[in-house]
Amino acid sequence: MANVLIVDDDPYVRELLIEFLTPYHYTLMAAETLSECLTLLPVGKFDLILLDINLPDGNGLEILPEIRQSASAPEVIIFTAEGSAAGAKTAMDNEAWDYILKPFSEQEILLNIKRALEFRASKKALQARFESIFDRSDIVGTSSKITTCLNLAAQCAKTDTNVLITGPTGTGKELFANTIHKNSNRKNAGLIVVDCAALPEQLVESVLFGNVKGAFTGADAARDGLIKKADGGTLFLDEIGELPLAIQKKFLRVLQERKFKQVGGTKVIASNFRLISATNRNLDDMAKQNTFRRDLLYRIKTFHIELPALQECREDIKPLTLHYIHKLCEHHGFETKGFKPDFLKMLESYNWPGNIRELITSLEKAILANADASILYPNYLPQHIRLHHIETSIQNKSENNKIHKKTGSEINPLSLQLPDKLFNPVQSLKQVKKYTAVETEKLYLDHVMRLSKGDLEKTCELAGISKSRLYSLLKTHQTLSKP
Ligand SMILES: Nc1ncnc2c1ncn2[C@@H]1O[C@H](COP(=O)(O)OP(=O)(O)OP(=O)(O)O)[C@@H](O)[C@H]1O
Repeated sequence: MANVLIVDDDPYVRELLIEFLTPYHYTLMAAETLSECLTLLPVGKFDLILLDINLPDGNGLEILPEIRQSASAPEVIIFTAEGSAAGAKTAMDNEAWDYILKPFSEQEILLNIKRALEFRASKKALQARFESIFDRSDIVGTSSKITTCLNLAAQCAKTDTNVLITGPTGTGKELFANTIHKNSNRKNAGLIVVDCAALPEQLVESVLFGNVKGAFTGADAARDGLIKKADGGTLFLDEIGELPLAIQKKFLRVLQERKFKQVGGTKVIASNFRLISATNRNLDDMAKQNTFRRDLLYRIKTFHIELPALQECREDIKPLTLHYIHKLCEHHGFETKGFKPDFLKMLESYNWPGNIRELITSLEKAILANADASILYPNYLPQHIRLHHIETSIQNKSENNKIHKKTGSEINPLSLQLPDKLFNPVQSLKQVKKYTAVETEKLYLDHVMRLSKGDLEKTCELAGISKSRLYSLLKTHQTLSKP
């Protein structure tokens, strides 16, 4: 059953679409504004969004990139009363399924919805096939950011183009390079890893290009360089930003021709390698400062994968923790250890400047802190992580106190202010009761959605209601606020 979100500020259009589409067994939700749509987007697992353009808080076309990059990346059908060629182009550029002018006939919209959903189903089937072929190896994580990077890596693997992988330290650049190589048709030849930061400046050239005997003092034998060793396979230049400018110029020529000469040599040597480069430096800035050649940057960046910092995909901390506890326990010869919920909470609230590498070393320290323990407690974690947790708790508490002082409200978030219209002139008890019930339900729902940060399953759990009941309440009130 497909999940469909209708985004229109006109209640008549929303109701009409809901009424018309109900017999087709879609799970329908509605939003009035862009911000409501964006609040529902990460939690609704939508297959399709019917999106109006002119909404009270902005233009629907502006959120198309965000919709496309969301975890469920739903199809979008735009419908608008005021069509324009520019709007239609923006919609198509952002891969919207169709651009329909109001008023539309029921048959027209139904046909479009059916086609968009059929297209989505076949796209999903293809994706599943691709995932079964692509070996993601040890790459853990299901966040939308990691999924986007994995999809890009899979596309790169099928081609022979140059790939640049960027991202802060410890985010998996080398792991991704390995995975691309393992999934490419060069996998049977080698992956030659060159750490450009570790190459002594006077030897960079001969290490990369090789040298003939006697080319320089100490060159007592001819040597093949790493570029030659990568023939038929993949050359991985890690920390490419550290390559000296003079070598960058020479390397650019190799990239263009896949041919070069050894240091001191005259013979032209060929090497058919695929290049993957990585860096945690900003090469565009370096190019502006003339410390990295712009022409080389263009060449190496045919495909660009930008890995996220761990704090940008916190939902991956749990699967990474489970994966590495198991792996590390096995490595140290322990039974896999469990952990207390506040152990994970502490990991999830830390900012991880060293990213996944720092998470792994922290887990290892926690595992070794008490070798006999079968359960990991927060106090096994390194001190700086515990301190960070205490500091943020104190900060949050004082901020909450400030808010309460400012609004003068007590802890109860459901204090309902009854409006004058109920008493002036005084309304019947039945009407006051009805008003109170509806508004309390609305406040309660809003509060629980905030508490659960928009997670619908958690909201159902806290409120003790089923998902379908929650959907119907959300539909009734349509008062979602950002979590
Ligand atoms: N998504 C991931 N899933 C599982 N393990 C990961 C993931 N990303 C990184 N790691 C692990 O984290 C560690 C650091 O990864 P890696 O060396 O690839 O990072 P890097 O970005 O190349 O770091 P640096 O810039 O410091 O060289 C490795 O042990 C790697 O296996």
